[in-house]
Amino acid sequence: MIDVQHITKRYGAFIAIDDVTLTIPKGAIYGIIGASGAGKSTLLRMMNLLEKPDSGRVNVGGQNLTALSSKGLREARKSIGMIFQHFHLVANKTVRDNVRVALELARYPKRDQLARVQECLQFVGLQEMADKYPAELSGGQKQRVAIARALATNPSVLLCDEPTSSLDPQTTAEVLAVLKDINERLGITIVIVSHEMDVIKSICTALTVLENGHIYESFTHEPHGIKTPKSSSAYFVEQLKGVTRDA
Ligand SMILES: Nc1ncnc2c1ncn2[C@@H]1O[C@H](COP(=O)(O)OP(=O)(O)OP(=O)(O)O)[C@@H](O)[C@H]1O
Repeated sequence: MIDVQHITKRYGAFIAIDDVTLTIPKGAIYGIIGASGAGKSTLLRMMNLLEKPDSGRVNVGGQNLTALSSKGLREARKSIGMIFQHFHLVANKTVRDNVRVALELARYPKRDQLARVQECLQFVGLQEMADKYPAELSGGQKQRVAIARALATNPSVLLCDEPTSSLDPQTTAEVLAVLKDINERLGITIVIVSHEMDVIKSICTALTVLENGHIYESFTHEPHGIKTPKSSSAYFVEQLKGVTRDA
């Protein structure tokens, strides 16, 4: 599905990604983990050519992105969605219009846009929020809008750059459940960059540990499942004071 061959990325004299070759199978939930500065985001951003490699090839769905014209790349990107740690929503647009932007950019037929927006919002459980603005939403809801926007053009791949790093444990579990659902029900291949071990452990079916721009190790993985953390006040008191009260 995603086949990265001998890619290298330099920033001046600094080599951020050094001759990395990696294959991500169709249907995977693939994790990329490693220390800060290891090159995780750079590697992910080269999978849709947001960052252009200095050398090497990037194939997604059998298409060599590195050989495409800018028009060809625009077309190919319709099948590669992306979400970010800080959501990147447009503050002065409603939830509905934030999702619709993706359809406008993809020149989706105007008459079908509203129905498609509604479908995507429904998928992430936010159909009632269409008229709200981003400032009126919780972090988890914002990320679900971003997911709906990424789904709008029917991608086959979803790239996720630290998708839960701004969220509390409870909301992280909700967003991970949405990603798992997308993978299972829509068959979308998911790549997740995260420094959170529990996130990678919970849903990833394979992963790469990156170190200083190199692959330290890649291996398949049995997902542990998403654990919904306890969030009752009694639990917080118990944890912090070591006192057990009725939950
Ligand atoms: N645009 C840029 N210009 C110069 N250096 C950059 C640029 N983008 C990334 N780097 C450098 O490349 C290296 C890899 O960065 P990257 O963001 O990919 O790491 P990361 O593993 O995602 O780290 P983090 O977990 O802290 O986000 C870092 O040393 C970073 O400073």
